[in-house]
Amino acid sequence: MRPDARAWFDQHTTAAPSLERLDLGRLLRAKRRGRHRISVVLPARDEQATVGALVADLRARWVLDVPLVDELLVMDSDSTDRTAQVARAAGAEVVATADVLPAHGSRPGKGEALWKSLAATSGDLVVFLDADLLGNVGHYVPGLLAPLLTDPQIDYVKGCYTRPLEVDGEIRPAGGGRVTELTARPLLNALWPELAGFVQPLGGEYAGRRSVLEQVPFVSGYGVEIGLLIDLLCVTGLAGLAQVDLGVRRHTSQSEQALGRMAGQVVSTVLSRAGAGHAGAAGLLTQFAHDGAAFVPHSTPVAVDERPPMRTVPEYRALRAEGVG
Ligand SMILES: O=c1ccn([C@@H]2O[C@H](COP(=O)(O)OP(=O)(O)O)[C@@H](O)[C@H]2O)c(=O)[nH]1
Ligand SMILES: O=C(O)[C@@H](COP(=O)(O)O)O[C@H]1O[C@H](CO)[C@@H](O)[C@H](O)[C@H]1O
Repeated sequence: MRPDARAWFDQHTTAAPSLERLDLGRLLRAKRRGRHRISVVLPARDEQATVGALVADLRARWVLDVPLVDELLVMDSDSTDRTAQVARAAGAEVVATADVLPAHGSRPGKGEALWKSLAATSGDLVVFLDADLLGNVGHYVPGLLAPLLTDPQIDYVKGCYTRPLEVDGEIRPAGGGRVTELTARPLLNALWPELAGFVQPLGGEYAGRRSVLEQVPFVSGYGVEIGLLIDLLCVTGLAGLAQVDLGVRRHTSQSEQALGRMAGQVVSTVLSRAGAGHAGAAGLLTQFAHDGAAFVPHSTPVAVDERPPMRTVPEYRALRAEGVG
């Protein structure tokens, strides 16, 4: 690792305390002292199986029992199942991505849901969690918030964790984060070696100050995490970035074919940030299935589609001026 990346890793990586060891008083005092309002956002597409328990646990712990979180929002990202109903019944505010900033239309993708969540929330600190998390994740929210509440120099915090992988019903202790290990990490080490200290650059659990999140574009699909990391590096420098060890992260995984398409979006995003987008590139990823007799090609768009920094959106500025968004 390059010396600057190693120094960052050593100085900007902390471990989230367990719930038993958490100094809640310190966090709540820091929240009051900083007059912070805290929003938690869960982007969710077809997560009816997991979103209810996750929302119920987050709400019980961090809204009702301990007033750390002021706003708990599920962004319903074109779900075709009962995600919205399940999340609402569990106590979350639920907003359909398509209903936010309607004049700007609606695009598919996780990044679109995250971008629109900035206009649907009002916290000066925003925490993002995937809606397919499994297991005990109660410590994630205070763990991600602690650096933002206690260190004014830190503007953006990524969670890091080990990532078990379920294969044919068997849970292996490692192996998750396949796009991270096979695509994002090699690309970042090659093109942005100063970011090599991030253990989980694609992880879906992170938190940031609205003041920086509204300054950067949001890639509309799965390129959103790597796009935010690269773009926020330019805004805050390594000194403004941190990572928190959250222990273990389990989630519902996708197929290799689906992750191949995700990797295609990550590669397109990295190339766009490296100024290497080839004019001739069709922006398509062609994969192959075999029908028993022959290979069958199937192409999917992976070109970068992104939204501009939210602070450039007039409706957003009006919402913020009214103290609404
Ligand atoms: O178009 C999309 C795709 C994904 N997601 C959400 O983004 C998170 C991460 O997506 P996914 O689980 O598909 O990625 P993985 O974690 O498997 O890499 C989950 O909460 C999804 O419901 C979303 O809101 N809109
Ligand atoms: O980290 C990864 O390699 C991918 C896939 O993880 P798995 O191989 O399914 O455990 O998961 C992440 O990547 C997505 C794209 O950035 C994020 O949106 C997801 O939140 C994150 O889980």
